[in-house]
Amino acid sequence: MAPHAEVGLDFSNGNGSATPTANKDLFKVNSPNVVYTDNEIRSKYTYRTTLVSETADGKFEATPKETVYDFKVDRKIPKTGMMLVGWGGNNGTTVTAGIIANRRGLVWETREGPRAANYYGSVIMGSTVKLGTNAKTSKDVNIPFHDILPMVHPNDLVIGGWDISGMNLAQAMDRAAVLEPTLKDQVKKEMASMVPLPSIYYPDFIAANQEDRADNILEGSKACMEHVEQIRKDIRNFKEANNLDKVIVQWTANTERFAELIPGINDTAENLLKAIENGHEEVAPSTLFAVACILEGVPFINGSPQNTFVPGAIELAEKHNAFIGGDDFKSGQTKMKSALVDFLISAGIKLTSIASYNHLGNNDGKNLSSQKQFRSKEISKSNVVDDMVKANSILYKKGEHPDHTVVIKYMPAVGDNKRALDEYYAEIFMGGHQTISIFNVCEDSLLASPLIIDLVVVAEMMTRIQWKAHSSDGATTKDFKNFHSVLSILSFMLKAPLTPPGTPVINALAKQRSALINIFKACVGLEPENDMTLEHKLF
Ligand SMILES: NC(=O)c1ccc[n+]([C@@H]2O[C@H](COP(=O)([O-])OP(=O)(O)OC[C@H]3O[C@@H](n4cnc5c(N)ncnc54)[C@H](O)[C@@H]3O)[C@@H](O)[C@H]2O)c1
Ligand SMILES: O=P([O-])([O-])O[C@@H]1[C@@H](O)[C@H](O)[C@@H](O)[C@H](O)[C@@H]1O
Repeated sequence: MAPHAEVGLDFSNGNGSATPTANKDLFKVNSPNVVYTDNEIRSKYTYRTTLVSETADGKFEATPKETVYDFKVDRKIPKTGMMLVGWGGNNGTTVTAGIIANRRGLVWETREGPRAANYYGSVIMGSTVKLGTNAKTSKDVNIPFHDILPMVHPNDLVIGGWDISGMNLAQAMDRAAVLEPTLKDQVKKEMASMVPLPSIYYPDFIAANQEDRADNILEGSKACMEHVEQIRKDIRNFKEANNLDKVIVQWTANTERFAELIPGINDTAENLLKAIENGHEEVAPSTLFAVACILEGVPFINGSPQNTFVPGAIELAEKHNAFIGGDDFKSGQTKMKSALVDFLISAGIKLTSIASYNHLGNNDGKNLSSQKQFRSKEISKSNVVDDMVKANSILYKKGEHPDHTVVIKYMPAVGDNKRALDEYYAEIFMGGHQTISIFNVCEDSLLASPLIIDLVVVAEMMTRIQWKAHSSDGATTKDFKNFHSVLSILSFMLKAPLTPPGTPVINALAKQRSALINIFKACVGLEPENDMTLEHKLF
């Protein structure tokens, strides 16, 4: 291993990839508030916020508030399975091949020369976080995000899943046309042995143009408890066959149309279960999978934009203390949008319009060429600016917001290499304007696959973190609890972050990453990163 540089640790391992070597304990926290045992990390953390109240004369009073939490982290890294709904799709085949390639340290020839397996684009595996400053030199010490807590390594994930298409993963990888032949040749034998389980197919929920793939489906074309029980059985069988401790399920199947929210049908947990028993046509396959996972106690994440988590599904998750997360992977065009809008508005520049066009030629684009499925995506791609706009009452009057248009066109010729063309138009000082025009070629599945990994790794980590709060008199609540069922901590990877009912949706990319990092740092008793660097200013 190359010597550790002061500013960061050098993780290059000689083949040009920056894949850090998984290190059981890269650091230990030296604090009376943090206790390590063989099985757990226990920390006492003071959470500092500011409560603001309005005064009679319309001003504000700001009162600092401290809440002390105990966190408990299970240090045992479980043998974990990742089951993908839509496993035979572009994302499913690409993430599977990518993990195999990383596990085996593959190198393959391309026109630009040899390329080595890596996890670029994964915030967990490809980014670093500031642990602190060097006690002697005061320089920043940055470590791999993956090492902040005892997380599963993606190389160790056991992968399975379902698809309405029965193609084995090698054939499906060819159909996806995402990866270089020289890489595919090295993984195709292993992938040919992977065959998706038959899945639930209710034709009305995805584009009619998907019907020719549907040769691997369960009997029945609308919701029923038999489908729920079959998915639960599939999960149990997969877990047993692979001797797994944990399974995480993700939806990376086609985008469904929105399900109508109907009182008495999907508004409560009880009504949703009844609707499934009665075969109600408004219960989508993705909601069936969510219900099956909740009942099986397996985290379920929705990587697509449809409203899988109808109110009844959220209530069911809360009742069963099960984890859910979503919606819609935030891969290229929208990730850029959430960063750019944050930069413009937080710089006091009045963004007045966003024209967000793209064309792509993969099967996802084909499915989205159908209006009802496009509408699901249009919503998730449009709402991503709302929180940033609402937070700036100087630039925007109440209810005022930038014009925002989303266009997606299906152009088979470009395949998975989506062309995103965006124009951001803004008002600047004294009547001026700023026009930002972006041409962004997103190789969609190569951008989305690392997010699938991050979502699984973070969701699994959350199953091993519990908390309890100290009341003002110092007593603590009796037992440790899980985080709320709706994992809003996953928002950095998602376009339309699902949050616990009644809580705010944060889309600003920097805030999302900061929340993820600082919650994980709190679990080992470390202060949130505040970038004040007073040590470099007050001397
Ligand atoms: N790749 C990206 O950049 C990106 C970003 C955000 C969201 N997404 C979403 O991820 C999903 C997958 O994207 P993709 O490019 O892999 O699409 P894809 O069309 O290549 O793959 C989807 C797969 O799901 C299968 N499928 C459809 N209905 C199913 C069901 N009920 N059960 C099981 N399998 C089913 C299809 O046969 C197909 O193999 C899409 O909904 C897309 O909108 C993708
Ligand atoms: O790049 P991004 O905005 O995150 O999102 C992508 C869209 O631009 C694309 O049109 C769609 O087909 C993909 O599923 C994905 O949603």
